[in-house]
Amino acid sequence: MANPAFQLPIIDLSSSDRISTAQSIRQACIEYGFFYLINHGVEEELFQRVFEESRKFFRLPYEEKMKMIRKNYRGYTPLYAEKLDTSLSSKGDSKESFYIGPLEDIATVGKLNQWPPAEQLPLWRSTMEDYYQRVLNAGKALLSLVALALNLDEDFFEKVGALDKPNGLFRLICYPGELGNGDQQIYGASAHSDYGTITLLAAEDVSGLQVCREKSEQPQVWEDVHHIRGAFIVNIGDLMERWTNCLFRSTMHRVVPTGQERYSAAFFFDPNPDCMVECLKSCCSESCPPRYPPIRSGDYIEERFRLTYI
Ligand SMILES: O=C(O)CCC(=O)C(=O)O
Ligand SMILES: [Fe+2]
Repeated sequence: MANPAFQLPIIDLSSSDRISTAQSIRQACIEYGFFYLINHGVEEELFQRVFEESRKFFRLPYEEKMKMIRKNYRGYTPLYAEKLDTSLSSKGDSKESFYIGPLEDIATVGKLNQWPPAEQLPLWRSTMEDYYQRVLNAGKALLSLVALALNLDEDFFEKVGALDKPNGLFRLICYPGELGNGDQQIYGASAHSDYGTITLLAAEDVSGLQVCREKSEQPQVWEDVHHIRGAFIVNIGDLMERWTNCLFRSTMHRVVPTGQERYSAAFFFDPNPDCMVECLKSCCSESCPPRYPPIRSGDYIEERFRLTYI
């Protein structure tokens, strides 16, 4: 049973008291691995434009969308093509998505982005590029506070190379309303934790997102994450969990079908692929040794993606 009183902490990115904000982030990441982020610099009006353009794309005929089929993690992913919970035997998750990677044209990866033709959706690319850049800025500001929350220098993530050509992967998602197949095991997004550092999620006010704070507890307790207008829902990913030796939780979450169509936009703020992620000194000791060996960020994320696609 979902607990109606469940409420995630709220973090104000614009607060001038950085030390106390960092403290609140630390507590939120230890207890929940999830929090709301407000006053983050991305206007609500831009959220709305992103969802408007996203809706136009997903409503295009199937053949048109398939012309932009995902290549090298950029472009369109059709219904049931991804399964986030790799232990499920059912077909894939009931969602369509569209991935946009780094924008800089100096990076070879940037060149792989696909865009709907301007004649078809004239405002699409500029809207998504604008959003991408702004979320990247919010994510960088947030990461400096996360560093403070871990008693590190604010520019720690820059110094370890995580933000060299930062690897933001932006995914527009459309969950269909009616499934019409009565299959109990079909989720919009099946249970998973995110792969990277932090995720900044924007969603329309349609329920469905749930978190499970104690993944090993049985039966699992799933709690509904409510919508707060204009706020990002931020969560810690697995690479951050590895960095912090599980001090910060990469919490399991999912999207359950509610019969209502749902649009969301998830921005996975991941380290540069060459960044080595290894247990922070402040998060291990003789009695609490590192639980994971160091790993190259790109290798870790690549492998997780490989397992996700059917
Ligand atoms: O759409 C949502 O609310 C969550 C999406 C999600 O968890 C993901 O894509 O990793
Ligand atoms: Fe997720």
